[in-house]
Amino acid sequence: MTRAAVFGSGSWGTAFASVLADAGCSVVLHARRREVADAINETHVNAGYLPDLVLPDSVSATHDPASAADGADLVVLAIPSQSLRANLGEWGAHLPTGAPVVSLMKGIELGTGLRMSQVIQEAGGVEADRVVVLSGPNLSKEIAVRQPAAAVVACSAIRTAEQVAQACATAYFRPYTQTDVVGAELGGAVKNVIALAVGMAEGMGYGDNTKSTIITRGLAETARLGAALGADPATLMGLAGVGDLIATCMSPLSRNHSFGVNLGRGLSVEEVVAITLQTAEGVKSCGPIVELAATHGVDMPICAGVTAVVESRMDVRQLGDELMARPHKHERH
Ligand SMILES: NC(=O)c1ccc[n+]([C@@H]2O[C@H](COP(=O)([O-])OP(=O)(O)OC[C@H]3O[C@@H](n4cnc5c(N)ncnc54)[C@H](O)[C@@H]3O)[C@@H](O)[C@H]2O)c1
Ligand SMILES: O=P(O)(O)OC[C@H](O)CO
Repeated sequence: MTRAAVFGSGSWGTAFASVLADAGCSVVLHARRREVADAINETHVNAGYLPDLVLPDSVSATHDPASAADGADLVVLAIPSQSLRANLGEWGAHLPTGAPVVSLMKGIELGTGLRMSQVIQEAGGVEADRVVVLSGPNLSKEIAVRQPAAAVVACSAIRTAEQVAQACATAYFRPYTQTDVVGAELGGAVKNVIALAVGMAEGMGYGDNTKSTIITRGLAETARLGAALGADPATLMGLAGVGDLIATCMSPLSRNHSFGVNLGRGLSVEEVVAITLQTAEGVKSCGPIVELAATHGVDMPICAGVTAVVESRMDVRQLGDELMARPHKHERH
């Protein structure tokens, strides 16, 4: 039986622990707070994040990173992107050598512009052929109630991707393997920023034409950045690109989408941050994405506008006007 260690007991870490258990793994979930680990062991429920999910018996929890990692055949990381480096610094030394390390995270690091797989290599000392990215249209609340969904499992070493895919495949969760790590990660990170923009439009009262326009032009921005960074364009047309973009931009379950809606309704960034209890990765990743784009000479006007709103340099009502007033051009440019 595969023994999996899942670091991060928030929404996705908890839901994915359940997927792994349903796929036949024995899972240890690491929680930062001892009381969360104790409550999960006593009740089989992570009440703060997914109160309706009763975790299978093969999921247990611990507050101790060393015992979470001990003997793991597979390590899964589901923590906020901006705290990954610090966390690896704290407990990265406990990670077993040789086991695949799977990133469920969808962000870009502030200050470095690095993707999460790069941070895992750099700060965790994990070789590239052991670093795996799992991404796709995977809203945790839907996965937790076992609604059918699919994801991409990407690793430079296809055998490792296949091993991880096998470990998480269930009747309701269908993994597809990939070797395009860059494309899988970019699709996941940029869609959060586009979902913020779509949410803003929705909050301002705009309808489906506007939202569809933002989604499609957002995909064009993602594709341009992907081309500059060496992603396979086909990946961005797949589950980790278009698939996740649609789910996140259209669903009220998305934290990024909801964050944008609240901004569009006129709340300040500080007010929305105060009422957002879970991680909305796009809020911190938009800046690094725009910097990455600038470094590579890529035009990303929606992402740049979202960043200006999030950094309180632009009023949300200005964003649409500015985007609509840009010079007319060929659709493919
Ligand atoms: N929730 C989803 O539907 C979903 C789906 C796919 C991918 N993701 C991605 O998974 C990652 C985790 O998201 P989530 O939804 O589980 O977030 P979450 O906010 O639900 O949970 C985050 C977890 O990290 C912990 N945490 C917070 N700050 C921390 C710190 N400084 N150090 C260590 N741990 C810390 C929290 O206690 C919590 O257990 C994100 O990158 C997100 O984009 C989420
Ligand atoms: O709730 P969000 O906005 O972080 O989106 C969740 C997932 O990434 C959807 O695939």
